[in-house]
Amino acid sequence: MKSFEALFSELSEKAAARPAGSDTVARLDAGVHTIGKKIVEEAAEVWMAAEHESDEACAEEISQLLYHLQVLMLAKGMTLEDVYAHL
Ligand SMILES: N=c1c2ncn([C@@H]3O[C@H](COP(=O)(O)OP(=O)(O)OP(=O)(O)O)[C@@H](O)[C@H]3O)c2ncn1[C@@H]1O[C@H](COP(=O)(O)O)[C@@H](O)[C@H]1O
Repeated sequence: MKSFEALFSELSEKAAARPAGSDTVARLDAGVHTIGKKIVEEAAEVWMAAEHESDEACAEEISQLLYHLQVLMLAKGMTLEDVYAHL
């Protein structure tokens, strides 16, 4: 189990260190357009899971959406505070 902040810290380290085999690095290299398409896809999967699947399945889809949103934040050079300022 990871908090939103802990995941962002981990992904930030991945973005800096660029370890081989990192899915995050590959997604960052793919660029904002590709990341954006994935966010749309994952958001739809959250919606479908919320209407038609278990709470557990929905929670997993939400986690994946949060991950891809964090990848976009990193691709844009955003910090947690940049987003928290608007909550
Ligand atoms: N939380 C996640 C996470 N959620 C989703 N994903 C990615 O999103 C994919 C799931 O999306 P889909 O269900 O759409 O599966 P898919 O369509 O086959 O995936 P695509 O290749 O098409 O995007 C997974 O296969 C992962 O590639 C994640 N990848 C990584 N993390 C976390 O990020 C950390 C760093 O990961 P790496 O950068 O790969 O080391 C990990 O320790 C995890 O905690």
